[in-house]
Amino acid sequence: MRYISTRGQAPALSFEEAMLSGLARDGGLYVPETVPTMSAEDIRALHGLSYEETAFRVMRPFVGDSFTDETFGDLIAKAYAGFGHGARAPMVQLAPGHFLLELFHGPTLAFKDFAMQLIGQLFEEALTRRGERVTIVGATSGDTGSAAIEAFKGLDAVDVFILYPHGRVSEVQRRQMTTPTEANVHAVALDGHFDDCQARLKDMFNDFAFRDEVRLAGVNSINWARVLAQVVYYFSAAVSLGAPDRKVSFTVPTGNFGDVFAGYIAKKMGLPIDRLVVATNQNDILHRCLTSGDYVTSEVHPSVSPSMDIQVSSNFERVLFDAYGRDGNAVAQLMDELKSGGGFHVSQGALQALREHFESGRASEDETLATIKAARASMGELLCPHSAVGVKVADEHRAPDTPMVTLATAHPAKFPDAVEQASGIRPPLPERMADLFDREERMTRAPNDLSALETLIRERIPQ
Ligand SMILES: Cc1ncc(COP(=O)(O)O)c(C=O)c1O
Ligand SMILES: N[C@@H](CCOP(=O)(O)O)C(=O)O
Repeated sequence: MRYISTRGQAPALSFEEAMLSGLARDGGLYVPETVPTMSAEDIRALHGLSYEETAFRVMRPFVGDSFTDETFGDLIAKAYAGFGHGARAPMVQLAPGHFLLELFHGPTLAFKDFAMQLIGQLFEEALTRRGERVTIVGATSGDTGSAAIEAFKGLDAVDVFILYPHGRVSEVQRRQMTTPTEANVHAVALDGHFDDCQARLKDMFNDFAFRDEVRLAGVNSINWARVLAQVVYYFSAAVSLGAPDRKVSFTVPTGNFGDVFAGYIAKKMGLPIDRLVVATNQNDILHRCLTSGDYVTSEVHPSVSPSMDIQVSSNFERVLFDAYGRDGNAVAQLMDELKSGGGFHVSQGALQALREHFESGRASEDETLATIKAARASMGELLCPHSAVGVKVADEHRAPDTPMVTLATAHPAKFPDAVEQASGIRPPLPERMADLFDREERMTRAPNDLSALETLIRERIPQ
């Protein structure tokens, strides 16, 4: 199994090499050369399996010879052992034909734990075997950062630096990143928004001298391993609703396009997904692009669903690669236009290819809050604002005979202010985090400046 870059100019890598590299050296993102498929019989055989067994069968073909079966199975078991629900990703029924896939039972209460807990295990195993050490730098709008810190804190072979936008994450998210005491954890509050954090991270990857000097690694969803781990819950959900003998649709609250891209991979593998609905908040560049073909960035407007306050949606590049017939030059040209001019136009053929798989919708701030209120009143379900964006858009895209699954991407207690504003209820943190507000915070303020960030990282890592 080999991985190739979406810009066509970087060498193909194994799963382990692609995982440890993060971004390709031509600036592109790694994708599998070919996507392995599962037959209807393979999918039927998932019925009744545990989440861990399903994860093994779905992911195994992508891993190649990077890990033995036994090691890979053990690492999956360790990754999910700390989840607060036996099913790992349970589903509840919101309304006839509409289900909520709860992805917030991991240690940091967001869907990011599904991938991050696993790649923490995979990194540790691979780095120990290779006798190597890496510097992980991550960009976060709140959830990736806390999940990465939880997964990598205290590991010998890793330093982890998380860039988050100062003043633009919820207090719970910030405290999850700033209160761990392990010396290898560095929370960095950047003066800017999430797109600035992500842009500086990509700049570091493209500064080869720095990249090689600190042995830079990335755990954002630019890392293929992140996407792969998220493919699994599409299978577990669809199988429990009758796949492969029944089609299922999914609505995915979307920012960086990683989670919904995982659904697209599940579909390419053979899972009978009817529709994949991209749900955005008021920062709706993806909805506008799928509607008009114009991908044009504008100012980021802070919202009640801050983790999706994103304009430069990194994984969109992966789906454009397919939509343009896997033409790396065409993708590189679009990305150059994005960098120099703030946008690009998707060709008619590529747009048609995208629309074969994706529908889209947006939720305004008022609609998001109204959905939280209505879900609580009618179903007793307390939604986080991101999940509420999904539920609102899903309701507009449901078809009578196909079950719709909306991904509930975070626990409402991560966003207590918005949830209380909408529903009058302030959701408490789970017991194990009850003292989060008493713990001491530790973070570094930094300007939105590449060389200042590189200096900060150099000074902090062991020489
Ligand atoms: C709670 C929550 N929901 C949804 C999203 C969107 O996921 P993605 O970036 O994979 O589209 C994010 C982060 O981006 C998130 O933290
Ligand atoms: N919402 C994310 C943004 C980064 O997304 P990623 O999936 O690419 O890591 C966050 O919470 O940080």
